[in-house]
Amino acid sequence: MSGVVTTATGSLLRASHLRAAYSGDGGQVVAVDDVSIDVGKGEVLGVAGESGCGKSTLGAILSLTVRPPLFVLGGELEVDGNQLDLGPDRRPPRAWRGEVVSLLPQGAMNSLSPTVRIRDFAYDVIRAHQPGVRRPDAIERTRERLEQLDLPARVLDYYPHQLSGGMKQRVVTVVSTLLNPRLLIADEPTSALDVSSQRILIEMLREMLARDIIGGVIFITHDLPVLNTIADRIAIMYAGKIAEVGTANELINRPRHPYSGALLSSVLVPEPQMRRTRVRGIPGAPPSLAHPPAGCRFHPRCPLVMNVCREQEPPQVGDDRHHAHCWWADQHPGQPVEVTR
Ligand SMILES: Nc1ncnc2c1ncn2[C@@H]1O[C@H](COP(=O)(O)OP(=O)(O)OP(=O)(O)O)[C@@H](O)[C@H]1O
Repeated sequence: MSGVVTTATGSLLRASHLRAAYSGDGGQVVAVDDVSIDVGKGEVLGVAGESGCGKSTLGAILSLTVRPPLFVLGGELEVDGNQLDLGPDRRPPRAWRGEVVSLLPQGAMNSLSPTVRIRDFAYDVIRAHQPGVRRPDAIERTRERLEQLDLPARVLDYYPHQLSGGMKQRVVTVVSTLLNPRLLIADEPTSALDVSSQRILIEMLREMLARDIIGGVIFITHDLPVLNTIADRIAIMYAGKIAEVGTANELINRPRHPYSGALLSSVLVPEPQMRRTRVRGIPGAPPSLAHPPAGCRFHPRCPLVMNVCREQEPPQVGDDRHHAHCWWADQHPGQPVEVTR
């Protein structure tokens, strides 16, 4: 792969200082601003946050699918030991897409062409990466993969409308990972599914990790209860930045950032019955990313706001395993914020 330096590393993904902006008549909107995240081998990192906080933009950067009007301003990626500098003038190596990183975009199952059978869809996907592949070989590979994951091979003969929503999403996921990408970025893969189909898809992703079909997953969603069932670690985004990252258990039970606390208060009800009930909203609305507030971007909505929050960017508090970008956390070492459940 041209332009790629290989190093030994224990982690699957290290993404550092990612920045990307949409450019338009009104100027630049920086939708992902100095975001750094890690994913371990075999791990599922959940990315959550309110609509418009930059989750899909982060997914586009990580999957190397950025297209105008979105532009990457800077950052570095290291996936499975392969390093890549990102930036406005850098073209990512073609071989990365599909093989190193693969995106399961939002609404993927509904973008299947109604007149193309699943076997031809799979052939097209493989052929896009391996132009010399023979059609029967591509179809056979897909058949083997479906059977490996206990899905019926007869779906190869079906048109999309002949599949249920849950089966369509599973098939699209299988086809998106036929090249065994090291990192799968799944953008809201369960949001259109009923609870039972969500569970089956999550089990299938776990099976794909166990068989090393994929090396790790970034699971983007606005739905924290879903993350509680699949994520090993969770990153909470707010207004283009990471507010907090921690193990799923710590983040849900001992959040350190007031925004994580507010998000958990707004969508979760206590164990043992996690329900998708919205019990309390977060007052106010996220800021316009064209004109984000000074200091901490959450300060206008924060119940624990202090003067320093209005003026200075918050420091990163904590360690690699669990940290928050927050002045309150800085001044209250080790203390979780309150969650009203
Ligand atoms: N095509 C676009 N042109 C200009 N700005 C955009 C465009 N798409 C997104 N944005 C801006 O980027 C921000 C982040 O959008 P993004 O889609 O990444 O958020 P998200 O967290 O994935 O939201 P959702 O949960 O609704 O999908 C938005 O707040 C919006 O201001």
